[in-house]
Amino acid sequence: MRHKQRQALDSIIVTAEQMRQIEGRIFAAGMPVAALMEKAAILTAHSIQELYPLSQVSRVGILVGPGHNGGDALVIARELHLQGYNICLYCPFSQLKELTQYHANYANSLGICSYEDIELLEHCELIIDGLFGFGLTRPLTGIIVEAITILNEWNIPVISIDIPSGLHTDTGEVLGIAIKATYTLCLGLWKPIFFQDQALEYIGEARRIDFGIPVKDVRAIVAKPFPLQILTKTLAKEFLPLPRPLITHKYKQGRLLLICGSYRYAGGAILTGLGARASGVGMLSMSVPESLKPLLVSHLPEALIIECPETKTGAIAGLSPLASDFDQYDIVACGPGLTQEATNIVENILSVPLPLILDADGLNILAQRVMVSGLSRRVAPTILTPHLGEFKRLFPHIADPGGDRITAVKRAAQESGAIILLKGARTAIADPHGTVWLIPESTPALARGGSGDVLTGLIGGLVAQNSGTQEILSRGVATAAWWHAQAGILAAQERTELGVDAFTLSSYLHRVGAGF
Ligand SMILES: NC(=O)C1=CN([C@@H]2O[C@H](COP(=O)(O)OP(=O)(O)OC[C@H]3O[C@@H](n4cnc5c(N)ncnc54)[C@H](OP(=O)(O)O)[C@@H]3O)[C@@H](O)[C@H]2O)[C@@H](O)CC1
Ligand SMILES: Nc1ncnc2c1ncn2[C@@H]1O[C@H](COP(=O)(O)OP(=O)(O)O)[C@@H](O)[C@H]1O
Ligand SMILES: [K+]
Repeated sequence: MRHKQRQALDSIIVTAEQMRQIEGRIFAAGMPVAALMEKAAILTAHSIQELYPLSQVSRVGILVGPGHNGGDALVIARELHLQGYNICLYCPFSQLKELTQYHANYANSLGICSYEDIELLEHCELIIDGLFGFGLTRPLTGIIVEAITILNEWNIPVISIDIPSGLHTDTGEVLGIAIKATYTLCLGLWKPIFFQDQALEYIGEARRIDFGIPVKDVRAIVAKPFPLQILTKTLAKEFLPLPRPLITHKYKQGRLLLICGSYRYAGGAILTGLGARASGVGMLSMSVPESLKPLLVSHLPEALIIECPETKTGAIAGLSPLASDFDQYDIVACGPGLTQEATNIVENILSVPLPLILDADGLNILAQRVMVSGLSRRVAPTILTPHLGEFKRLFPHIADPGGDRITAVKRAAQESGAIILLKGARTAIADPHGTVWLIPESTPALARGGSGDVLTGLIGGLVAQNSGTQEILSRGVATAAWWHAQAGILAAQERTELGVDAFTLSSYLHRVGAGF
């Protein structure tokens, strides 16, 4: 039981302020500050030794900051020195926090050399970055900027303690300059920075060091439902509709209507259909321009392809009666490949009393007609799946969604009343009640035309099988995004990052499911 509770900490993200409050509770309960630092730093030292054993690396440079991140660095310096590593410190600060100063004194007494000139670390084989952790709030200046500039030019592996120095823990913003790490060993609990796209190239590979923060202290500060959550494999598995009930039938396994495609973007419709197919949805119906029907039937023989009247240029001109019988569906997804000509389709679909996913041209039309503010009047939930460009068009007043993406997506969901999935290297999904789900890993192999279409179909098919409250829906959307990313990772492992075209991606989706 206790093990399961600890495992749950894997999916929680805390801000710098929450981390400080959690730490405060632990200290108030009697844990000495020095003892907590010792626990965290010793485990970090063990991880460093696993990554870079003494047999491979001996000269290690350690950067020591003025606060407790610097304190951790000094404990690590002491431990590695005692294990036989050849340690030298870079410590340019004259004023250190008291505990950090004690550790500096002790390191000095052990004969560990310390410099104020970064150039003297140039011959090290490994650098450990303990300049700043979550205590950094104002931009770096002066010699620290110069030192980090030099360091970032060297080709020496860097391990950052807690976070790469120079980044803001919550937003991932670069405060002046930041260290580019090879690995970042996150102390205790995940922080938002690990899920902000703008920080990823500084973080390198991220690992969490669990040094025994009591679950009750986390729960006391971060109440359920957790405002920021990681969609882990365990949570994804819980949501997938597996195993199926023995006596189910196709109409019970989700009924999805896709409205997509045009003469120009016929492929978008196929890819959306293939994403939906992979979800296992019971009944897939697709409304497409009539001239596309033979093509769609040849790719998706199991789907009910509903031909719709089309414009001269091959966009859907109106929904046929069959596609308009909305009692037959649990959810509608609309947008991929429609073109901007399908304006009336998107306007009309908004009044349908079913959960609705809007993507691609569905979003562009919504933005053009300034209809986002009307979404809160819909009787059923709405799910918007923009990439950054679409997000900016939909929510032009939300400041720099390319910066602090987590705050941006949260605000968009609260303002619009819709579930918003903001695509990116770390896709974020927010619901209007303030919960944000984050997808912990993905691959740049997915940065290719059409991979978003596959995602739209997958989301539609998955949530059609398990729709319910907005909380359940947003978890379903997040599970689909996780599944999509995992398929990309698996395909990239087997075919390289260049081998994951959207069609191939769709064929890897079932293999992720098979891994359960
Ligand atoms: N929570 C936990 O569970 C545990 C946390 N632990 C560790 O504690 C770390 C947090 O430590 P922290 O609070 O001392 O802050 P930290 O990141 O070292 O930096 C703040 C220092 O930098 C200074 N400073 C700020 N800006 C500056 C600037 N621009 N230029 C120059 N100086 C600047 C600032 O000075 P001041 O603002 O007071 O002038 C202050 O002295 C955390 O990341 C983790 O490693 C573990 O030991 C144990 C378990
Ligand atoms: N650098 C990246 N790392 C991980 N995933 C990415 C990256 N770039 C794009 N993606 C993913 O690829 C998909 C692209 O979707 P989108 O831009 O809508 O493409 P399209 O409209 O051409 O289908 C999204 O799921 C997004 O999260
Ligand atoms: K650091």
